[in-house]
Amino acid sequence: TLPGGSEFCKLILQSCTIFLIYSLHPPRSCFPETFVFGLPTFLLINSLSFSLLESAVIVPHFSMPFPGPQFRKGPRRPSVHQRRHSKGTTVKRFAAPSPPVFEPCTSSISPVMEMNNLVALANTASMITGVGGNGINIEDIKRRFPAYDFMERFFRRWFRFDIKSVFVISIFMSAASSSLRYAQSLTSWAYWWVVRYFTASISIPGNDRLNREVLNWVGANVLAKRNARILTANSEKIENDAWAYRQLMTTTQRDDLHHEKRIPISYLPSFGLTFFIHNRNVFMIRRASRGVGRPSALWSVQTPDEYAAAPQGNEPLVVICLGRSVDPIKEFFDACRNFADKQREAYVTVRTSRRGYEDAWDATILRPLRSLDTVHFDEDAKADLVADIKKYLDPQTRQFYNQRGIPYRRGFLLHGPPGTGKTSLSLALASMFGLDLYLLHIPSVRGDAMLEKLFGCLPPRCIILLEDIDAVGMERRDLDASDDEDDGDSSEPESYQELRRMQMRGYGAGALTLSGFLNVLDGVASQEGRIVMMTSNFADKLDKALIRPGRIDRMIYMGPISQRSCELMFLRMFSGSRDNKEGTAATPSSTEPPIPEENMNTMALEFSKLVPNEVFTPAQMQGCLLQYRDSPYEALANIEEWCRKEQEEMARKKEQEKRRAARKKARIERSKARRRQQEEMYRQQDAIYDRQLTAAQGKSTSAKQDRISPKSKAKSSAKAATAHSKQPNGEMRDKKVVGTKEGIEEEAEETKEEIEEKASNQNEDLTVVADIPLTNGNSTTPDEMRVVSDLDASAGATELLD
Ligand SMILES: Nc1ncnc2c1ncn2[C@@H]1O[C@H](COP(=O)(O)OP(=O)(O)OP(=O)(O)O)[C@@H](O)[C@H]1O
Repeated sequence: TLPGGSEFCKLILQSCTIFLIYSLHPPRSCFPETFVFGLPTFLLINSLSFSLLESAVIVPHFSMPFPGPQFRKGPRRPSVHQRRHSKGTTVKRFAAPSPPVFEPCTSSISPVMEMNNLVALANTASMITGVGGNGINIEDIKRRFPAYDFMERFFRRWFRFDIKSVFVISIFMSAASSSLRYAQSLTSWAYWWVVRYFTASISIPGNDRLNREVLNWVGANVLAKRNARILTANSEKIENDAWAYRQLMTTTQRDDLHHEKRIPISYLPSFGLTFFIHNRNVFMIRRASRGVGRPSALWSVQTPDEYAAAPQGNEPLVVICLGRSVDPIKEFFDACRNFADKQREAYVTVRTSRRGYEDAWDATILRPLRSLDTVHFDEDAKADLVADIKKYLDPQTRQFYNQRGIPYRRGFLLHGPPGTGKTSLSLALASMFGLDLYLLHIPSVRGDAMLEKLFGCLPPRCIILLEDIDAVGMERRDLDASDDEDDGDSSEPESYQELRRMQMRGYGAGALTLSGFLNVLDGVASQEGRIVMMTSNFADKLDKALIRPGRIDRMIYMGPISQRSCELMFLRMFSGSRDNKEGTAATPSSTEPPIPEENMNTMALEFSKLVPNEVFTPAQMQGCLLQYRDSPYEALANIEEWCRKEQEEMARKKEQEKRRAARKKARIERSKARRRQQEEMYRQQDAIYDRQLTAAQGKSTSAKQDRISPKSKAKSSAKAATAHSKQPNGEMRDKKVVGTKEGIEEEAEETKEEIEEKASNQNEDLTVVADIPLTNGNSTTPDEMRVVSDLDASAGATELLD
């Protein structure tokens, strides 16, 4: 029981103050320290509360259970006088005091006893927890602080405050907080003891695919059903498989109007523990953070991670199961994988290396399955390829390879012009054989080490698609080319030249060497069992070492579209879905009535006959059909016109490319001629100097010195001029070092041509009206200025020598 409202308030205030003092100090600070620092604060608040509450009693009145029966003075026995008086006898003036009677009591005990109990309790607690050594009592304090009595009297008199209460409460609070900590560590120890001896656990690294599959399972089967309160949401880019799968699920479930505009939000488990029951086993999944929560300075409590940050998707997982066997966890993993496979049934998983995480396959794209029928190329080649892969994937084939010591690998090269279906074929094969497709764009690989790591992470059965392998060893080829400029193949297509230019600027596969690439393909450390599909637009440029059997076992040419393929593509584009009634074909979005299948076949045949055989790429043809996708009649009516225009455009581009190639060839020729001329000039000059030197040999040493010095100077400046005009790609730049006038005129001519070409590219009627004033020496462009200064240098040198 508490004696009164004011006392209760005071008690609360006092407790709060002491708690505050404890919070501001280290948890295990010793009692005197807390006392010294906390006393002024305590006194201030206490006197404030005192004056506010106008109370004289400071000692708190705790109601504490007292061990054993307690007694207090009972009601007095009636005195003799009272007894007599009640009986009508004489009344005595002074009654003898009667002995006190003690009765069992349940009410509160006296403040002194209360205080003693508190001190005893605090001492016990401090002895257990080690705070305050062997316990502190008031007598101890009196002994340690000689001024204690004085202080006590002082405070009692002037502040009407019992200093003992501070000691007692301080000891109590100190003991209480330490006991709490002790209990906390005891609980955590007990928890980990139980975890260690009564549970089994398996941890999964953050970048492992299983990690995502488990999360995905939990997201779909536990969190969705349970109304979980702590989740992680994502509506941005697809971080990993788990997000991808969840998005897949939510996408199919959503039917709102914003479906196309907004990426659905995905919900997954957050950090911390998630409990669930699977196959009558209790599971806990812990998604560990990487130490995002920071301990708070004031309360020394760690902010739970789920309130401090969101998972990035690469946090490790620990799956814990109640029991002493890991078998249930293994079964659970199987269930997660089956679930993931089921979700992926209608999709093929394409994995690419993630930006910033170059050594791991992380970005996952789920593409709808692509049927092999939708990739049109030579039917026999297609059948052969399918049979080949089927045979390779047969488990007996592996055995056959192993028994005979043949590395179990298979490599295919798909080559041909761009847009002929090389990537599409790889996707269709992955769909057909239920394999994941690992896609790597070779020009963006930064080096052998990265390629090695990526290959090392491949699963045993998959298709790896290496795109544009002609970029491999580009550096070597470039060096060769610069050594011998005759090799500068002016007829190579522009895209290849662009690739080379990129190489020069330091992009892409600069550090990816041919030997590194070959090593990854069939070195000792290379993975076995996977199918390597490589694509190239320039198979003839590939190194012989790369295309030898064992590395590339089969080369498949994907060329321009044949008439038969055109027919099939037409049918694919305009025939209805498989759900339609047999015998009819529907146009996808037109209002036209469905076209009977026979008519459609006839139209397809007609269409294909109007398309020239093997002229256009399948991508071009697909573009044409998409243009008229609402009506097969329109497609048929316009195909001739489309073919004519497309051929004209192709011829124009070809012509342009030819012109550009011829120009480049001429430029190289000119550059060579100039270099030869220059060399000849230097040779003649050297001969003159030598003659002059020989003639001057008889003269004095100083005169000789004077002659040699200008020669060496001239030589070095001439060399500097040559070096300056040499460009980083190893070609001599077309500077007008000799024959200035002709050179400048040539350049003007080229500039004119380029402008005209650009104008014709843009289909603009631009006419070059201004003649560039280049024939006089006062050139205007910075380039020309540099030419002039180069000329000045060599001219100055010659003058000096003369
Ligand atoms: N043989 C084909 N059959 C059906 N469609 C094709 C074929 N070739 C290309 N396409 C279509 O053209 C587009 C481009 O195809 P894809 O990317 O596979 O060509 P690619 O040869 O890999 O091109 P690149 O060499 O530029 O990478 C795709 O939309 C694809 O559907």
